[in-house]
Amino acid sequence: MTGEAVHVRAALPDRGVDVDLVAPAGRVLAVLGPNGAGKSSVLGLVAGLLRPDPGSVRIGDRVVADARTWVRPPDRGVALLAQRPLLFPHLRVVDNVAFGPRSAGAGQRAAARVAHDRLVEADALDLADRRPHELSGGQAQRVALARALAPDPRVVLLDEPLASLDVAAGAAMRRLLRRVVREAARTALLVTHDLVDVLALADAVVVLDGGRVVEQGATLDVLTRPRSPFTAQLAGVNLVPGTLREGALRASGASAVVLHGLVDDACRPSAAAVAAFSPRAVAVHRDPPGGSPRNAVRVRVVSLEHTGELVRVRGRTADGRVLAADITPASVAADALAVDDERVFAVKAAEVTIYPA
Ligand SMILES: Nc1ncnc2c1ncn2[C@@H]1O[C@H](COP(=O)(O)OP(=O)(O)OP(=O)(O)O)[C@@H](O)[C@H]1O
Repeated sequence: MTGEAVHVRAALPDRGVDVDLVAPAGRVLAVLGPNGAGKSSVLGLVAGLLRPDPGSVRIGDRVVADARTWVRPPDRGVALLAQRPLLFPHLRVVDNVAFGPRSAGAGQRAAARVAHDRLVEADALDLADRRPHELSGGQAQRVALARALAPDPRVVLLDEPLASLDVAAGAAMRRLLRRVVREAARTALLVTHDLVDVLALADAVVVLDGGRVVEQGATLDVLTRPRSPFTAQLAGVNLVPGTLREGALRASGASAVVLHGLVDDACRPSAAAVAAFSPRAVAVHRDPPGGSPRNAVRVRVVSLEHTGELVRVRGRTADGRVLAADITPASVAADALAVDDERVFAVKAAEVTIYPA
């Protein structure tokens, strides 16, 4: 079945959740955000585990929940793939997969045919006669995927489906999801904390924080121009919110931080804006550097962490903002850099992008 758009415009007052979001038809929407942001609650609203109060949930043209309507979970055409594969332990793999179509009224032969096709799709046909306890974590998750897809759902909910898998099984599962969800144009909502999942699987992202939508858009747009601290951290960039004045960003808060950079045409004077720059663009100095147009921000070093070939230096500004610089181990050693040292983070204006908040 081709996917259908999902609209969730709903509040859950006892959870502090109030969201308005759309999963586009036939696309994968990554649902991101810190712990407690409301990601599982959104899946629960779509699955029919939670009732909007008030609000509505629509799948395609059909309202499945609002003040007057309540479509029961099994009648919504929504499948859930959870972090841990939920399989019936006493049934063989093939019967686990055939269970959904059978419950929906399919005859034995028709259900067996669907189970066969879905197992082929999920690279799991060789596991058909096993019982769940005879499967590895990755195999069980492939079977759970086949089972989730067996009733030909209109919407697939993926709740951290790779979180409990090891690296190799996770990579195989990610490839499989890419093929059977993304390339097959099924509508899916994917909760994940992993940037690789977002990049590999998601066409669009919605970022939640404190039960509210703080960002929503195409994956590339949101990750290259993050507006919330959470997304900036996920995308690995420094983000400084503030106001555009005289062609530069004045940071919000008590600090006197002013950042010069490449200002997007869409920015309006005196309007809220953000400045973003990569930790790799930041140099660490004892004193403000002169010369080329550089931004200089005084910080106190709060941590040093080895990340791949570089050392990530985190520095806190006077008003408590934490910025990151990635520098070579040699520079750390040459400077005898240590936690609690006072330094200047310098970044060339050409490395800073300023765009509307
Ligand atoms: N069963 C529940 N009853 C009441 N409140 C809940 C329940 N589950 C979660 N909450 C609250 O609802 C809010 C949203 O939680 P939710 O589980 O949707 O967040 P999440 O983004 O999925 O978090 P995580 O990444 O930790 O799974 C939080 O304030 C949480 O404490």
